[in-house]
Amino acid sequence: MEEKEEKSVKYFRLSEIEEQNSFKSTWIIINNNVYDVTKFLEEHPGGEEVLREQAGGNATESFEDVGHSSDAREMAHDMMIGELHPDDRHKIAVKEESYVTTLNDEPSWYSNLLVPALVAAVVTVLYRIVTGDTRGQSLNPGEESMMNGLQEEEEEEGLEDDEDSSQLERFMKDRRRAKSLPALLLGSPGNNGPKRVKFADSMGLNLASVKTFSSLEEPRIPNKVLSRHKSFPPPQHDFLSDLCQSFKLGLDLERRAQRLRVGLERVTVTRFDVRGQIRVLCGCRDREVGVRYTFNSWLSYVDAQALPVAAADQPDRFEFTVYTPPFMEPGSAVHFAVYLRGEEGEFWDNNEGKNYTLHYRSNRPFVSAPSNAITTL
Ligand code: HEM
Repeated sequence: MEEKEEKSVKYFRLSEIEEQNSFKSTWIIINNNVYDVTKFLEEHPGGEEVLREQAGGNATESFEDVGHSSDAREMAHDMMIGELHPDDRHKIAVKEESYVTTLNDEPSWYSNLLVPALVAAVVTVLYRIVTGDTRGQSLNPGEESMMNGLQEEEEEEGLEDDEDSSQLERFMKDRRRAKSLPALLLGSPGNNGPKRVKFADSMGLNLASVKTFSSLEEPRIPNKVLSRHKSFPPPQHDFLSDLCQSFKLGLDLERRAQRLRVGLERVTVTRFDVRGQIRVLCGCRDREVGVRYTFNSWLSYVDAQALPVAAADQPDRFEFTVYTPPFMEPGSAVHFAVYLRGEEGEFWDNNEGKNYTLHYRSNRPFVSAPSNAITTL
């Protein structure tokens, strides 16, 4: 063993130290100091093996990583046998002095706070440069993370379109546009930004597209629809206009009115209703004149009050309107009779007990002759 001594300090060459790596002799280097831990192997609280692994070499980093106590460092001081020769110190770990502390060194505010803060700032700047993120500092952390999430999604979509350069260009444009829109801030309560409107069909699914029609765009009716429309049967009133003639009410009215005090004077049928006029012979003031009609053969019926005719010279004449259903089965009928209710009682004109009846034949209603249009009330 070559041993040099300068100023009462023993210096060992690195090659010498490296040879002391057996059970018989175990040396280690910590912070350029040389320790003989041969007798300490079995006593070491951290185990013999960890020291054996460092035998004959530089154990500085391992020793500091454990965070040995002051007691451990004092124990180590007792095992120190010399120092690594200055000419060999460059051969071991280069930066060991920058992070190895001595027994008297304590971590300062500089190493605990300033260094980590500077490192974090540098990493943040580098990240924003790499991602092209030029946002200011105004967004709060929550908004920032959401924006990053959007960018990541967009970047993934863009990667799928790598083969198509035009799509890539469009993607880049959309990406820029998406970054400029504060879209993700819209959902926050109290935000006054523009609202997004979504259209949905009757099942609640999003519509693929929505077309807005202007007043200039009249919908086109297909020709086949128009031709079918023209082939519809003629309006009802063309046929029903024969009703008044078939009743021949003019001759019988005076006799019926004298006898019954009320009589159906005239009936007009249109496409949507049946209108009639009633003649009454009653001088009383409190009187009610009307028509009772049914569409279901008297399973149910309706009383509709008739109103006085507006003409001043016809005080005993009243008008009524019965609105007919738009669709009725062929063979069905409208039955009706007119009435007068006054101080002297209730009076009916029901076509001699047979009622007045309007028959529907095929698709067109027709009015039966007075003789066969009867049902009793
Ligand atoms: C002269 C050198 C050394 C001395 C005097 C020494 C002394 C000690 C002492 C006293 C402890 C108990 C805990 C404490 O007080 O910190 C300990 C624990 C330990 N030492 Fe060392 N040690 C030395 C070198 C090393 C080396 C080079 C390593 C690593 C390769 C190491 C690894 C450990 C481990 C892993 C523990 C256990 C820590 C724990 O359980 O928390 N020691 N050592």
